[in-house]
Amino acid sequence: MIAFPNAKINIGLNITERRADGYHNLETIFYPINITDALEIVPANELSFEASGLGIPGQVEDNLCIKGYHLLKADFDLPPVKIHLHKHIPIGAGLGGGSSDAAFFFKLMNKEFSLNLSNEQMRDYVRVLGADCAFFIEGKPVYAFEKGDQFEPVDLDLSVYHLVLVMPPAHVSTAEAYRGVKPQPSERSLKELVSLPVGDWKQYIRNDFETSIFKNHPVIRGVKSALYEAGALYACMSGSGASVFGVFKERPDLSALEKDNQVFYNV
Ligand SMILES: C[C@@](CO)(OP(=O)(O)O)[C@H](O)COP(=O)(O)OP(=O)(O)OC[C@H]1O[C@@H](n2ccc(N)nc2=O)[C@H](O)[C@@H]1O
Ligand SMILES: Nc1ncnc2c1ncn2[C@@H]1O[C@H](COP(=O)(O)OP(=O)(O)O)[C@@H](O)[C@H]1O
Repeated sequence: MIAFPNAKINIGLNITERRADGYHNLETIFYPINITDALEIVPANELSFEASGLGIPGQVEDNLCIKGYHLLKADFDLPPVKIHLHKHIPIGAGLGGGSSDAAFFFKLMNKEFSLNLSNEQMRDYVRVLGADCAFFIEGKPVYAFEKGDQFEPVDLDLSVYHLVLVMPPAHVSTAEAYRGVKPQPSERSLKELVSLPVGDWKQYIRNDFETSIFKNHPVIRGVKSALYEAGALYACMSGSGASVFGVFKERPDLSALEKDNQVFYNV
């Protein structure tokens, strides 16, 4: 059985306070985009994992699909599976690729072995693997709050726009990103701001990670400026970076950016 785990972007991200457990409370809008991996599971005699496409850092045991298998195996009498992941979503990009693989792994296992898990149950499982994993179970646009793992639906449809995603040659770790931010309560909730016309977002919607990340990685700031110069209505770094997206009325000419960056059109 095969599935195509998709990426997300964050439209705005406010880090509002540091929590007693060392994590941070935040608010953001998760919006699904059409850049995908391919993930296949096949019942087998022993558990195995193989990957193709982009190289995934870390050991196989650390892959969120394998971690997901062990999590589920603790509660269900599961046979072994052969897992194949074709990696296409840029890594360390703020696109949640690994988190999406974990969520889609649960959805595949649920179907393949008729486990009858509800979406809520699958969300509870994958929350353990990463704060943004639970979003990918349904993958509909949401306002996310607390650790970024609690959601409310938002009515947001950007399909009339041309969304561009640019991955610069930079890598930002999530932990590095959080270390650089001084949490501050937001004046106006993103839930309210995102319902403004897209043309007004530039004035009101920010990503709190940008200040410190842009200081350490000026190439990312350069990409954001280039997207505005090319006519973006709104441009923002996604999550903890390094990718940056732009919302355009029409497909822009970004050939100058294509030389040094990976550019995805109409995501
Ligand atoms: C920044 C965001 C925003 O969407 O996404 P990405 O840019 O990674 O996609 C998320 O908060 C990332 O979520 P996720 O990647 O699942 O984070 P986790 O693996 O749970 O945590 C990695 C590390 O980030 C920090 N962390 C994460 C979430 C949070 N609310 N507060 C934190 O302080 C902690 O130091 C933690 O050890
Ligand atoms: N299936 C997976 N795909 C990608 N990365 C994974 C996966 N499982 C675990 N990881 C680990 O998670 C880290 C961050 O992955 P990713 O989710 O792509 O980035 P981001 O959090 O920036 O969106 C990687 O460096 C890798 O070590």
